[in-house]
Amino acid sequence: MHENLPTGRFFFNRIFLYDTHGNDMSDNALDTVRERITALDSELLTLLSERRKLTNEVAETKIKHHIPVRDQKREEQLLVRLIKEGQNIGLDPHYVTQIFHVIIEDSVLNQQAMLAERANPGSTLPLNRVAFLGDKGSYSYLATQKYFSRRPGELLEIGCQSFAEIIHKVESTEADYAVLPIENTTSGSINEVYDQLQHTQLSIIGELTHPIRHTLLVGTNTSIDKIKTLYAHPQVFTQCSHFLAELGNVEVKTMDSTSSAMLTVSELKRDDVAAIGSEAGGNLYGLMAIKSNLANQKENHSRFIVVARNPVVVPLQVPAKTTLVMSTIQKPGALVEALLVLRENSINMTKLESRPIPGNPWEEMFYIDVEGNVEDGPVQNALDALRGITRYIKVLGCYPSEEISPTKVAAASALAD
Ligand SMILES: O=C(O)C(=O)C[C@]1(C(=O)O)C=C[C@@H](O)C=C1
Repeated sequence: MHENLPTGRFFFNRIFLYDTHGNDMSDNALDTVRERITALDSELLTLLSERRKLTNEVAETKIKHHIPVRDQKREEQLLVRLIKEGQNIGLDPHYVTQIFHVIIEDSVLNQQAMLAERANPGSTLPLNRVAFLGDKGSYSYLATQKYFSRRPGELLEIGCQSFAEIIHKVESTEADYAVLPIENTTSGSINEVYDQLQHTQLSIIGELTHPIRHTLLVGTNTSIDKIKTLYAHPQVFTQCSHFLAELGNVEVKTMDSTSSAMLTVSELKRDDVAAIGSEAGGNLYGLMAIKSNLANQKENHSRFIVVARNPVVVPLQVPAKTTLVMSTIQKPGALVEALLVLRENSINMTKLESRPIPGNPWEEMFYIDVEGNVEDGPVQNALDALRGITRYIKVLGCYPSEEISPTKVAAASALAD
C-alpha cells in the first residue's frame, strides 16, 4: 500500500517513515533497527581486529621461515571464495572485492611494518618525534598519523613552517623522522622537496600514499556564493584549479600550509571566507565542509616519504623500493645509457625526475625510484655499472614499498557475470 511513498513525508505535523517494503519505520521501529545496525557494526570491528591479530601471527611464521609477506595466490583463492559466498547471500562481487582489497592491504602493510621493525632492532623508539609541514589537520599531519599508527612507540608531532625547517629538525636531532610530500597525482612532483634531498645526508626509510580529498571549509553558516576570500596552500590551489575557475571572482590567499589556512578561517569567524583542506582536518578547527571533491582529478593522492638520520635494512621478504640520485656525464645519450643499465638488470623504474643543479646551468640531477632492494643482486649489479658511467651517484634510501597493488580475480569476475 505504501510502496510508492517516499521514505519520509511530513503530514499533519507528524513524520511517517516507511522502508522500501512499506513497513512502518517511524519512532520506535527506526530506533530498534538502528540499534541492531550499531550492534552489528561493533561486531564487524571486533572481527576485523581479530583478523588482524591472526595475520600478525602469520607474520611471525613468515619471519621465522623467511617466507615473502605477500602471497597473491592465497589472496586470489580467498577472494574467489568470498565473492561466491557473498553472491549466495545477496552481496555483489564488486562490493565484496573492494572491502577485501582494503582488508588485505591493511594486513600486508602491518606485516611489512612488523618485518621491517624486526630487521632493525635498535631503531625502535619509545617516542617517535616526527617533523612535518603545518600543524594539526594538515595533509602531512594526517599522513604522519597514518604511517606511525602501524609502528610501535608514541608519536610526538612537530609541526613546521617549511620543508627546510623539517629537514633541519631531523639533522639537528630535534626530531627523529620527517614526513615530506614528494608527488601528487594531480599536480605532479614537489620540486622543493627534491631540492632539499640534494643537500641532505638524511636517508629515505619509508613511503606512503594518502588520499587527498579537498573540501571547502567554513567557520559559520554560509553558502558558496557568499565566499569572497579563499585560503589554501599553493599546491592545493593547483590541484583545484578547475573549481577556482568556476568560482570566478574570489580572492585567493596562499598560506604556508593547509592547517594555517584552516586556523585563519576559524579565527576570522566570517561568512565570506573559506579554506580548502580535508574534512577530517577541518573538524579539528570546528569548520564545516560545504562542498567536497574539489580536486581536478577524482583520484587525488599524494605520495609521502619518511626520512631519518640512518638508513634501514629492508628484509628481502618485503617488496622494496630504492631511490637514487645521479648526474650523468655531459654527452649525448648519457641518460639513456644509464636507464639501459636498469633494463639489463630487469629492474623496474617507477619514477624519474630531473632538477637543475644550482650554479651549473643546463645540468640536471636525476632522481630515480626503482623496485628492488639495495641488498639484492640486481640492484647491486646496476649500482656497480652506474658508478662507472655517471659523474655522481648516491643511494638516497631503500625502504618497504607501500604501493600494494590489488590482486585481480579473473576467475571470480567471470563468476559474477
Ligand atoms: O595468508 C597469509 O599469508 C597472510 O599473510 C594473510 C593475508 C590476508 O590478509 O588474508 C595477507 C597477505 C597475503 O598476501 C595473503 C593473505
